[in-house]
Amino acid sequence: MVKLLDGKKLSQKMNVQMKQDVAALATQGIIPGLAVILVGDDAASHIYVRNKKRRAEKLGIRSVIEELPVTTTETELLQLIDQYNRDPEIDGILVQLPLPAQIDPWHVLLAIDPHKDVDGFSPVNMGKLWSGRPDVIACTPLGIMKLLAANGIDVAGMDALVIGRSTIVGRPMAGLLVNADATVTIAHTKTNDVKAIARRSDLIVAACGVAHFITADDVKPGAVVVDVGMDRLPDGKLTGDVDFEHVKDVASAITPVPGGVGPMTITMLMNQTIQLAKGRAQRE
Ligand SMILES: NC(=O)C1=CN([C@@H]2O[C@H](COP(=O)(O)OP(=O)(O)OC[C@H]3O[C@@H](n4cnc5c(N)ncnc54)[C@H](OP(=O)(O)O)[C@@H]3O)[C@@H](O)[C@H]2O)C=CC1
Ligand SMILES: Nc1nc(=O)c2c([nH]1)NC[C@@H]1CN(c3ccc(C(=O)N[C@@H](CCC(=O)O)C(=O)O)cc3)C=[N+]21
Ligand SMILES: [Mg+2]
Repeated sequence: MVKLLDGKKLSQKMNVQMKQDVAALATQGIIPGLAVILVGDDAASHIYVRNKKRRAEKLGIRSVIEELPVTTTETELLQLIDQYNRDPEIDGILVQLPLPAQIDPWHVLLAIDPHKDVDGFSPVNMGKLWSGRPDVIACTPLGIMKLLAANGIDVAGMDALVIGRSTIVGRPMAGLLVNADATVTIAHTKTNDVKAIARRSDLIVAACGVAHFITADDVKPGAVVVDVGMDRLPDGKLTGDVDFEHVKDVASAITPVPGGVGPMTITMLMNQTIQLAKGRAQRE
């Protein structure tokens, strides 16, 4: 029987502790503050923004959401980031990726104060992760590690395949896995026969953004399959990078979409915002 890696259930469990943490901060007069900046109209970003607004309200975290037009200039965005860098009531800043073509994401990542970089994407935090000294960690990969651990899955010694090399998922995912003693392959569009690598992997993390890219034929019996994708089928239905209906008969454990990685991403974002607010409480 396949084990369902239920991110919704684990998130609900973690909400209890997070509520207590927020209440403890409130007695010190501190409300965790999160600034979210969304430029343009990426579909997956909109799902994310809607769900985290809801979750922040439930937990008592103050979230400020800036939705900027697709024509926003890099200068305008950098000015807004600078405003939140200096705002003492904002603990975490998150700029949604991808950004429109006129904005260089590297300039944006350099502009975010690493102490407020709740996504862990800034070069300082990414460098710490790859130096084996993680600080603030990218929320999606961190949520995946928590979900695996909570289900008794130890990645040490596993042959792991990460499909995708983005700043949001692929790169930090690979860093976390190697820190946890997995042997990691990172695949991308120039990879020669990713499916052959998938078939010999003990763990597959699919984050390529291609609906049902991984099918049952690509999975070794008993492998663990994590689906990061937030994709649309031709009929408009939300689905993942994995053909869940068939892969579930081959894998030993699998994440559903929705209800797997997505809720954990939000849980990690909330938790890291709370942790950053605790840092503020200590300084004050
Ligand atoms: N559930 C959640 O919490 C989250 C979900 N997502 C979803 O995860 C997916 C990936 O997101 P993100 O990393 O931002 O996407 P990007 O588009 O930034 O990156 C996709 C990566 O996949 C690689 N890739 C694309 N097609 C193939 C292929 N056929 N074979 C091998 N590699 C391929 C690309 O390679 P190359 O570099 O060569 O172009 C690239 O590195 C999306 O569906 C997104 O919506 C994202 C973040 C969080
Ligand atoms: N700087 C930055 N950081 C990100 O972490 C980031 C980003 N930019 N850009 C967009 C992607 C996408 N992403 C999602 C997170 C949660 C859900 C989520 O809540 N998913 C629910 C969906 C349920 C529903 O349909 O509402 C689920 O999987 O169950 C979706 C997508 C984070 N991303
Ligand atoms: Mg079946």
